[in-house]
Amino acid sequence: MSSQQKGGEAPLPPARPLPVVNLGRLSMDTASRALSVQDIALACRERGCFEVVNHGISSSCMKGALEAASEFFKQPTEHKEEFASDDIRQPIRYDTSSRDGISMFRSFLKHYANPLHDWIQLWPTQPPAYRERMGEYAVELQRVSIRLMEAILQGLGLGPSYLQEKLQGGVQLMALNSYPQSSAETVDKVGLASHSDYGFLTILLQSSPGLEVMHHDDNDAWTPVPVIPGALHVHVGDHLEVLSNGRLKSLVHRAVLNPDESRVSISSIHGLSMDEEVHCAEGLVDKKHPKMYRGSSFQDFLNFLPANANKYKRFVESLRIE
Ligand SMILES: O=C(O)CCC(=O)C(=O)O
Ligand SMILES: [Fe+2]
Repeated sequence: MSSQQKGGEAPLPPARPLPVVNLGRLSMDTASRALSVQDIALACRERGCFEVVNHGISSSCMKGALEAASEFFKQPTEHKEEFASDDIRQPIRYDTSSRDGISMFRSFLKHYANPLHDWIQLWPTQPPAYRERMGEYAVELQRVSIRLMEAILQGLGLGPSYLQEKLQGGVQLMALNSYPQSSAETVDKVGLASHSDYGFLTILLQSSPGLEVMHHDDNDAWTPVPVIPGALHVHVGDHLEVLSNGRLKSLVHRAVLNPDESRVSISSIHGLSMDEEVHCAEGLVDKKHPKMYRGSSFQDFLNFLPANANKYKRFVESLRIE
């Protein structure tokens, strides 16, 4: 009997470290790829997220993107307000308020990124290296997202080329987020409230800790996501829950203020194109697994936001077939 148990109190379960996936193994021999696909499938199913290393994006590219984001936010307000809008349909948009119901202490710049040549001319020209650095990072992320999706679809038994072309031409929405360091008044405050992301996958890079995730089986407990040098954080979005007919669940997450420093994060949401509806994959619907969700597109998500964001924690909840 352990000393903890002698006192009569049940020992707390040890905190489970977040899964770390070595993406390099996906391009090795068939057996290594199969093991890697299995690791990714398990992480998505049981935790809704994982950290990915050996993804092929250089640390200078990642650092360059974080610096460009951070320099953008450090500019005088009038420069940032050039992009200010509360119209969620604007292709580039800066905002600071909690009009969206979840940004408590966050400023953000959101813009599209795939294909890059369609969007880059709308991006900021200040700081001067913004377009080059963020563009290089965006292209690399899109490539990583395709490799991850291939593995996830294979793990779901759908075959790696399922949806391939649609994914290549899909939406990539980047959100650059800036949060102040917490002060005596804002200690333990949430910068971005609990939500899930709409797309298939989100790939996230943070300058310092602040991201917290709620695993499906953790009964409302928050797990902080550590900053692993060189790693990217990946989580399941609402449309992957739909596509997988509920085999995977989108991950609820939030950002808390960091007590030691101000913080920047870059999230990149990957999905199908604006008007393309995502449905439960036919191969995953049968008598035992009836179709659980209605089809929906990114446009539907944009329509959902203003009216329903406070009613449902996750967009996907509004799609459930009762
Ligand atoms: O800042 C973070 O770590 C979270 C950002 C996020 O969840 C988002 O941009 O959707
Ligand atoms: Fe998010």
